[in-house]
Amino acid sequence: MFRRSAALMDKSGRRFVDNLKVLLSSGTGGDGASIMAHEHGNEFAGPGGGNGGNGGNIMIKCVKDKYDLSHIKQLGTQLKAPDGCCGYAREAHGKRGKDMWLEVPLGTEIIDVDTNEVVYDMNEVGMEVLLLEGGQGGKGNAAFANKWHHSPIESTRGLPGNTMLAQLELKSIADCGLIGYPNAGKSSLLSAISSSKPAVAPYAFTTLRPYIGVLHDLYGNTCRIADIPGLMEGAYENRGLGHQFLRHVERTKTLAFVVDMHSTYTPDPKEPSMEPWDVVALLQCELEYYLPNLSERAIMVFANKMDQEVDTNGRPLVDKLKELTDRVTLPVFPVSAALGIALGPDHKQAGLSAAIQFMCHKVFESKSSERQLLQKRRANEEMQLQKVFEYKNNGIFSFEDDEDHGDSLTESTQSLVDQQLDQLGFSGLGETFDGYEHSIARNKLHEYRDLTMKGKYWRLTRQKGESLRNEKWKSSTRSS
Ligand SMILES: Nc1nc2c(ncn2[C@@H]2O[C@H](COP(=O)(O)OP(=O)(O)OP(=O)(O)O)[C@@H](O)[C@H]2O)c(=O)[nH]1
Ligand SMILES: [Mg+2]
Repeated sequence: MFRRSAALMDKSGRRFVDNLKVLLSSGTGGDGASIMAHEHGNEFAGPGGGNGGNGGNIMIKCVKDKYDLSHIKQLGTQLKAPDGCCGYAREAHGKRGKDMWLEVPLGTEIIDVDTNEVVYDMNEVGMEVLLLEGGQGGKGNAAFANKWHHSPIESTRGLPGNTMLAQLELKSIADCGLIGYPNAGKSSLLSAISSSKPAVAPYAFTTLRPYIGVLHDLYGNTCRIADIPGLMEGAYENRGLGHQFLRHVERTKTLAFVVDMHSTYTPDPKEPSMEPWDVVALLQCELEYYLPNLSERAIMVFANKMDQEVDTNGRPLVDKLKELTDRVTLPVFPVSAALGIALGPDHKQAGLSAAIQFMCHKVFESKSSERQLLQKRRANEEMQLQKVFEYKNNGIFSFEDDEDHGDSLTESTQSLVDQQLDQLGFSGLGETFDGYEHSIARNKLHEYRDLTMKGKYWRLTRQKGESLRNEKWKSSTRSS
């Protein structure tokens, strides 16, 4: 009982949580008030009920100083942002509900359980998203007053907020993941090459959560290395710490195997320990079973504990290393993590410098090709957007030369919508006002504007005070 509960605790005594299901709801809008104004000497002061405040939003922020989701788990399984306050007399509007901010670590995916769709992937520190918008506040009776309806008593109630059953899944993001059997020396290796200090102990499953160490080179490049808890045979079937940590491997760009050249961990101490080449083959199988093509990300093998002369069977480690190099297709680097820790930054003797150089080189290579791809994709998207924009606006925004540009701006006093209508052959305002209001071309233009510009450019074509159809219920109720 003790072992089980202790197994997933870290040093601070908190349980590491990387997967969480939580019911999130944004706040309800406050009701609008229906109150008549009371003023001294003015019997007909009119309506005075203020609007209700909007409900609080559910916001998600990606932060640097959180490494798991336990702080969200502590809040409970159902989280709700505060509601907006109702409106008051003298047209005082209700206070809006405070937003609920959930801080998540880098690499958290937010999944809508109903649709099983990844809604957001928090893959950048500082990223902030509005997950659920709070309900709109109701309108007070003062909002219904117009020149025909002086003393309205109607008011509306606040709208309910949105609800989502969300699954938060943390998948650590690192450039290189250290994969190996328990006790192979992964944590020792990470502490030797970075300033991260995971616990090191001579027993299996010391590490219970992924640790990330960062390497910096002189040119300002960084390489994030993840120490992942030990895997063992059957991890893909959820043996050992199994799936829970294979998930963290999923997102690493490259993988490095760490094998113990001295002796390999076996669940039963009476069993003979495995040879390092068998360990590499087995780890590759485990990765492949978990996710096809995952093992292709492996770039190298760290042959650890090479400071020892012979293994537990008395075989010289130099012979073993030679056999390992022959049997494994990946490049093998003999290292001693323990020596690396003891010697401090001088990694030559521990064999770590060559290995780190190789690892960083591979990581930077994969990073730069990825960056190039991303740049290409962005440029392509931008070009397409520009094309669509120009096409939809029949060249209104695509000025050929600068002189024309200046002239057209100073000459034209018409709105951009009217300029467009002129081009289409309509006279715009004046005698044909009704025709203009209901013309197919104008409706089409509004449709295009709403569909294509997605809020990015609509301000350019909208006239002052103009509202889209159904945008403000207030204006639509007035006209009806
Ligand atoms: N002699 C020798 N011992 C080492 C070396 N590297 C690690 N060790 C020892 O191996 C043991 C296990 O080291 P860890 O770094 O905790 O191993 P790990 O792979 O992180 O283990 P888990 O977290 O349980 O998966 C410790 O007692 C270390 O002192 C090495 O290069 N030489
Ligand atoms: Mg460890």
